[in-house]
Amino acid sequence: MKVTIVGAGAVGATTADNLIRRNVAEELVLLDIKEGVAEGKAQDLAQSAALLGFESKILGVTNDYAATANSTVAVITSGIPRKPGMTREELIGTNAAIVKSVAENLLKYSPDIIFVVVSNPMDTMTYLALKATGVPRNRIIGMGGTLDSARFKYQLSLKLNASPADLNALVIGGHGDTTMIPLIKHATWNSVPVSQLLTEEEQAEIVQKTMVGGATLTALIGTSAWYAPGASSAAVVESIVRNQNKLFTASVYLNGEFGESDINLGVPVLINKHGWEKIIPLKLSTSEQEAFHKSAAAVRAMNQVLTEINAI
Ligand SMILES: NC(=O)c1ccc[n+]([C@@H]2O[C@H](COP(=O)([O-])OP(=O)(O)OC[C@H]3O[C@@H](n4cnc5c(N)ncnc54)[C@H](O)[C@@H]3O)[C@@H](O)[C@H]2O)c1
Ligand SMILES: O=C(O)C[C@H](O)C(=O)O
Repeated sequence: MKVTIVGAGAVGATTADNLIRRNVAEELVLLDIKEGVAEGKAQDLAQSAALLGFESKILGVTNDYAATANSTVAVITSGIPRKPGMTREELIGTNAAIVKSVAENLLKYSPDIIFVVVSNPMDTMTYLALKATGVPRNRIIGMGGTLDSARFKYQLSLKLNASPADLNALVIGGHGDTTMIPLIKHATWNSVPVSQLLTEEEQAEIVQKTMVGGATLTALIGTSAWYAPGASSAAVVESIVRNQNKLFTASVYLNGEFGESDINLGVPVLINKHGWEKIIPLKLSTSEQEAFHKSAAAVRAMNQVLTEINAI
């Protein structure tokens, strides 16, 4: 199978690195708008084959969409990242035009393609990709909740001194500093509810640190993160390519599910060769449902900006 990554920057290249190490794609195409960048990163990655023992064929191209033809999946990581002190939402003015043209170009050469949208503000960029391409909703997956849930498990693991792999924890809602909803009352340590092991103060601290996980790293690094984002994007792609039926939180178009419509927002979904196949129902408490509607209102306000800037 062929996988394309558009945007051979930090997240795109790290996604590629994760995919080739696990031989997920027979063919991997890296595409970037900056002359030579994708070609160079593709060569650099390919030169690790002798050491890592993978067979994926890697091609780097500058803006040549014909090279992406017949891809099964495309990961969209093109666009600018935020700088310290910024929100993801501030990126919309630059990234909307990029994501729209990238999604349209990819569809021309791969009519059955499944999109994994990473560029920020991710929920709005996923909604834009859906509106711009008109493909069935199951073929557009926004990657954010997978990463946020991994960060949630990281914070829980520190407090519980647990292996992150033993933790089950989901973040739903928007992929924003104030819109994400780490579901701490549903989180378990190998089936033991973490709420039985942590004080209310400890739980609140974990939730807060999870929500600002991206901003914390941006402040430390000077630009946004790429290792866990790359690993998360690759995990979603792998579940599609290998038809793994993994359950991830992803930003998908809601048609009444969780009480919301005409919006892309993070909910638990089953991911396989169809893209996201179904939304997994989850009974939310009154306060969790309220938080979900509040998150939806904030994301909807960002989606409205797309109309104001004539992106849709
Ligand atoms: N959803 C998430 O969980 C998540 C996680 C991390 C980063 N992000 C977002 O992903 C995006 C990329 O982050 P990064 O750190 O890799 O940035 P980066 O600057 O390292 O890479 C972005 C790449 O996109 C390329 N690009 C720009 N316009 C393009 C176009 N029209 N066509 C093709 N390529 C184009 C640039 O040349 C650059 O190489 C940012 O918007 C960031 O906010 C999202
Ligand atoms: O924080 C960011 O701006 C990038 C990304 O959305 C992240 O969560 O790491």
